Amino acid sequence: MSIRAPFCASTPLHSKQTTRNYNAIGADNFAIESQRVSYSVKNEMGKAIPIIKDCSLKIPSGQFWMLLGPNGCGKSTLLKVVMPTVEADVAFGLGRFNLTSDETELRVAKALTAVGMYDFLQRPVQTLSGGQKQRVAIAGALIEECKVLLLDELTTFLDETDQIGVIKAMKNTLSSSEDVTALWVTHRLEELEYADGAVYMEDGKVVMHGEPSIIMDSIEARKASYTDIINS
Ligand SMILES: Nc1ncnc2c1ncn2[C@@H]1O[C@H](COP(=O)(O)OP(=O)(O)OP(=O)(O)O)[C@@H](O)[C@H]1O
Repeated sequence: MSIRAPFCASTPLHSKQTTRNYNAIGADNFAIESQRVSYSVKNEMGKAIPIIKDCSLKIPSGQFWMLLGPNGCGKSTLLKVVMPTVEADVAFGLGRFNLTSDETELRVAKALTAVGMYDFLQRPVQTLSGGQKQRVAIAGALIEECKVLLLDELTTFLDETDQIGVIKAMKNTLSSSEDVTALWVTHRLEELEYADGAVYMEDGKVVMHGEPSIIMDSIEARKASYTDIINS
């Protein structure tokens, strides 16, 4: 199953019956396509239990379709298998550039390597942790070769490991591409140690601008009011 993106191939369906049905739709541009998708889970004895069995469908672009069926027939599971892989998700933004698939593949690999997510190329995005998803989001921004990244609270809901993983991925990205600049909005003071510089605002004004360590010291000195400000 695939969401339309540069990596999704469109090939004819195998079933005559379904082919007739699709022709009746009269569409030639599909946003979602699955071809003979099967999915099994293993039970505690290690035996494969089939859940999705040879499902083919096509959803025309720009239309509102519904997926129906009795409880437990596999709707939600099929939808999860629809979810784009990391590769397709990152490549999505390249659709408008008219690149060859080799160029697309190269750019995806470069962006995912920069954020330490290349090994997750074929994983559905929804199976990733919060931090991994954020790293994939950064790769998605990088792949368009943006020179300026404006990143708003990317680590807010992450646990400490994911938080540090995302920041390190960002640092790594910036050090491997000299002309990319990032402005990272955060309320987590501990992230300042990874910054080259910082800007501190209060009440709509820039109060301090410069060395992270100096800004950190100054914020620490008035920590109580800072905590009040960010909690208000
Ligand atoms: N990880 C899993 N392990 C074992 N069985 C699973 C797993 N995921 C789904 N199933 C089983 O697969 C079948 C399909 O589940 P799914 O949730 O996709 O159905 P559904 O059509 O969305 O159901 P409903 O309409 O009740 O939401 C169910 O019998 C469910 O118990």
